[in-house]
Amino acid sequence: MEDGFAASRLFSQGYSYTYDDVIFLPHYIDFPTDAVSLSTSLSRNIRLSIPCVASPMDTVSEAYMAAAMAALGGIAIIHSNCTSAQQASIIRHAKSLHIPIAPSVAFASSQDVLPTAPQGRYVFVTESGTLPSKLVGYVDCENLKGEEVKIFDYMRDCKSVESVPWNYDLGKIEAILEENKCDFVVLERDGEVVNVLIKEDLERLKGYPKLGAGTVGADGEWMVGAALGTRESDKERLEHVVKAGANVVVLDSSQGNSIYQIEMIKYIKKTYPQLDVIGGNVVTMSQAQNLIQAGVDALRVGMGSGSICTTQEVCAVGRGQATAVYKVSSIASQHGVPVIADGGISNSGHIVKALVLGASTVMMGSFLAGSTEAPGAYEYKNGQRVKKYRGMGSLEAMTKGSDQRYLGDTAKLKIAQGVVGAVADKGSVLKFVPYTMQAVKQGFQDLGASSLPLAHDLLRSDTLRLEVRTGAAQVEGGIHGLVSYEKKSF
Ligand SMILES: NC(=O)C1=CN([C@@H]2O[C@H](COP(=O)(O)OP(=O)(O)OC[C@H]3O[C@@H](n4cnc5c(N)ncnc54)[C@H](O)[C@@H]3O)[C@@H](O)[C@H]2O)C=CC1
Ligand SMILES: O=c1[nH]c(=O)c2[nH+]cn([C@@H]3O[C@H](COP(=O)(O)O)[C@@H](O)[C@H]3O)c2[nH]1
Ligand SMILES: [K+]
Repeated sequence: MEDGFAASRLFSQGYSYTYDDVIFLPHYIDFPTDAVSLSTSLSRNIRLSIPCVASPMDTVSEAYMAAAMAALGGIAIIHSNCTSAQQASIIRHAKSLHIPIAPSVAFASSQDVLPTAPQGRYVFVTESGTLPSKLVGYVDCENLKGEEVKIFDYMRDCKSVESVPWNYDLGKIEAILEENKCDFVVLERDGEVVNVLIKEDLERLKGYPKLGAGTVGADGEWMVGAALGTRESDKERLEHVVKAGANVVVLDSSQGNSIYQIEMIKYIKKTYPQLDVIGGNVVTMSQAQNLIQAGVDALRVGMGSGSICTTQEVCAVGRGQATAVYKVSSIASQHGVPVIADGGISNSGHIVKALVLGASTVMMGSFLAGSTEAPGAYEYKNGQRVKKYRGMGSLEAMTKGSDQRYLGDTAKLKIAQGVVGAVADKGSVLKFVPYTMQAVKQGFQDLGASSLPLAHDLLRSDTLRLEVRTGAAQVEGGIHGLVSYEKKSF
């Protein structure tokens, strides 16, 4: 009985398919959802308990995202759209967030004016105006909201502030809050504040799904990745991020099959043989082959598939993401090189498709950018609470205090390959990522695959069957024909 198509046949017909174009035919269930394991490899030597990676973008991955993703069992790659010293400081900060909470307070320096709409009741004043830094004092904004006052005039000193070491656990911190009848406690490492824990935030944390095995390195701290370019100056950046404890590096490029990247891979492998290097981006088998030969420990796949990407429009190159993931994975798997499906993920179904088509992890930008842990403050747009999200190839990102990559080229004409936008508030990744993973497990169960390696076996043995959806089938597969509805996933 032949029904549907094997991936090998479906993806060799001359079409570039993306996730929404294809659909899997269900298989046979002989295990419960909870028996599905999503544990996986990011790269040759890094194991994750969930297949999720936060993209190296300056509106996605900084310290709080990195700590939360690692606590969930995934990982974040810290962007490089800043000086190498700043990138190193973000990595150290992420590793110091033992309790992975993005606090609902603002940080400022004493010379600043109080924000008219602070994020919470307190504004903490530090020497640098951000974290990590030395604490100077704090402002209780309870009766000041909406007023434009100088922080210096309303600041209380830190005599009454409870401070504890950065690696205290939740139980100890709660006991301290209780004992001292205070609203918050400040966490310090090497004389600098690394986080402020507010009572309400801790309560919120307790309401989230229980955390499983986090992604922890040999030093007992969160594993964190770092993005790099392929310029000469990136060798110095590499040294900075390695010193800061980066556990893996990503060579961040839209077209990774270049002499620059191949030389950089060889340089890194020679200089730091123990450090995993992720190459990319690639979308074809021959691009992948070159980087595998150069020695990459994982490949990042996707060109123009991202929600903010205009590369296919501007440069006429790229590939539908389902085809790209399938094709690159089919060669990478022969060499034991894990694939990261990067870009174009907007729901749990896309994650299932990416993983089952051969990827070991998915890298996400827009899916995570509206979270509490993403950098930047929430704003209101047409009554909706949103956060800014922008492409790293957008004009705004390219000109932001950055970048050797582009400012070194001031004589050249800059062409954007990305846009600046906003995404809706999604709450904490500590809540919505576990729910998303539960949905992914249900997809795996329907396919009769209780793990990623088993799903890949089904794919490569042609047991897994799939089809292309027509336009009408895609409409049918979505919500349709209703006058109105409310969509709540969990
Ligand atoms: N995944 C995707 O589809 C895309 C991603 N992006 C993102 O935008 C950012 C910038 O990407 P790209 O512009 O591709 O960065 P890139 O650094 O790879 O390339 C920028 C330019 O510099 C050149 N270059 C790199 N190393 C060089 C060296 N050592 N000597 C001389 N020239 C060199 C490249 O050939 C290219 O023309 C990244 O964060 C990337 O992830 C941008 C476009 C598409
Ligand atoms: O063409 C592009 N121009 C850009 O400015 C840009 N910035 C990021 N990226 C890539 O998009 C991925 C995130 O995509 P999503 O938002 O769909 O998750 C990221 O992980 C990147 O691979 C870009 N691509
Ligand atoms: K796109």
